[in-house]
Amino acid sequence: MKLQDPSLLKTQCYIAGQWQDTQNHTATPKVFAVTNPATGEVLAQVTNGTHCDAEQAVLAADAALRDWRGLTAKERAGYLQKWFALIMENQTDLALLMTSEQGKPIAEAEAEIAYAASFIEWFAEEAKRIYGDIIPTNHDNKRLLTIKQPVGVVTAITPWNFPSAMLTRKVGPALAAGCTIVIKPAAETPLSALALVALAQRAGIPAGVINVIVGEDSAGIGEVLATHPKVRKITFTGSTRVGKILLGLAAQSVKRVSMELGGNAPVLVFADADIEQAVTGVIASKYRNAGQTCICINRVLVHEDIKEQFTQCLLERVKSLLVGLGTEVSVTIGPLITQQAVTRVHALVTDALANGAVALLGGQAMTADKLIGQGLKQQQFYPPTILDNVQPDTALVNEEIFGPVLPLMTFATNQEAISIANATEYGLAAYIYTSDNSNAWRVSEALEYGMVGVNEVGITSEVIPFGGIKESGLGREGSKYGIDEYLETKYICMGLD
Ligand SMILES: NC(=O)c1ccc[n+]([C@@H]2O[C@H](COP(=O)([O-])OP(=O)(O)OC[C@H]3O[C@@H](n4cnc5c(N)ncnc54)[C@H](O)[C@@H]3O)[C@@H](O)[C@H]2O)c1
Ligand SMILES: N[C@@H](CC=O)C(=O)O
Repeated sequence: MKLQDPSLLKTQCYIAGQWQDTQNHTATPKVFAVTNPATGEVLAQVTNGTHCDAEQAVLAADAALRDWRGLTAKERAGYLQKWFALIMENQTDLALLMTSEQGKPIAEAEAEIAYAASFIEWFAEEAKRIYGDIIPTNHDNKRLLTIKQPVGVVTAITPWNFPSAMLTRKVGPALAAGCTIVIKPAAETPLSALALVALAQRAGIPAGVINVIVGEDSAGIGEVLATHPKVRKITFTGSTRVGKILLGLAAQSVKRVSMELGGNAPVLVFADADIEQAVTGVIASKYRNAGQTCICINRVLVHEDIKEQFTQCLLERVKSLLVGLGTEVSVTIGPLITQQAVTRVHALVTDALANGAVALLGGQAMTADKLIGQGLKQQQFYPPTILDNVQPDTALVNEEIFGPVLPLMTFATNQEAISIANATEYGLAAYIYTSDNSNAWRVSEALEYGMVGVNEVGITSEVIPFGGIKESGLGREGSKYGIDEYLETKYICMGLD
């Protein structure tokens, strides 16, 4: 990994404006290795922060809170604008860091850096539009109003699949609102988070306003971040399993929470759909980030009348996807994050096959001759796979696959499609392909999901409210709504003479 600016490779926690090794002298091991999932190459040895460092970081965030919230919105916006500009200036290095530690193709990493930066720019602008209300009074001798104030110290725990965008989607609104923050990135991908924070430091964001703990003891660090009395809110992106643990911990001291959790996105391809358009969308969504995306299509429900045509078109196109090292420009599918992830995905496939599914493509371990790039760890890759005749009660369509596997199912009526789509505890994103506007409206309304894409899978950006219902989460990120998650509404009643 050759960065144009090697000083972006940070390996320590950042607390109160200082880069430091763990202060927990009894911690073992002292460092942990960050590796390239495609090759196994060790990229860096990173300090193994613990719950003690997390506590110090919370106190640093608390100490910085008074001054940061005391700035004008315009002053806070100015810092965020500088940070945004630095992220974009360093897009190439940040993308290379991401591909190296996470594996995604370099073009996807570059796109994620721009997406990540967009949250900082957007919330720099939103900082200046935090308004209260004047409420028409119901008593002549009272005047009623509300103001918005920052929640206080926020903690954020982020995942490895989008290591930069999931961080800025939290830090941007938190800082814009006047909160200070402690971030704990995933141990698989700490380098992206540390580089972003190094740029925040260069932008002049004052000491203590942003703090980062890197460490392998997620549960120990997480417990401090979810329970410390100085913390007023925890915001989490990750699995529903861990989200439930954090919700339980945060409940003990009634903290505010935002939860961006797992998904099980269906796509409903109706008989009147434009098949080419639907296939293009399904491939773009399913195989992005090797299928390791919370909103990527997990199940394809296709109308029985067009099943044959749709499947042929899909097969032709998926066969041309190239698997390998993310820095090779022709590669469209990188490695999965760990070897355990490959084993898990393959177990889901094997179980579906044992229960009546048929492999139209892939479904077996990756072979070396199909991989692009040198020095690759073959067992970290999984081939693009399409399974037909998948039964609705199999784990493959009831769990988040998080791999490049596409299960096909058919439906005969709209009601059947909607019932299958809604038969999950998840409710993050769903997609529809149809050329009938009335159908699009009615089905969008009937789907129990926080986000619906109609003839479109590219649904995310900084301007929309991202989030799920049911066990996919609580709250929204991005858009004009995203900043409310970091604000309290205070009501003031002024008595008059
Ligand atoms: N809804 C969204 O916006 C969104 C976005 C991206 C990813 N996700 C979800 O994230 C998951 C994939 O990410 P992941 O595998 O990193 O998820 P994960 O839940 O295993 O880990 C997420 C973060 O939580 C930390 N963590 C793990 N155990 C913990 C514990 N006991 N206490 C505190 N923190 C703990 C991890 O170190 C990591 O930083 C998928 O389910 C995906 O759908 C959701
Ligand atoms: N793909 C999502 C993140 C979930 O994994 C996004 O684009 O924000």
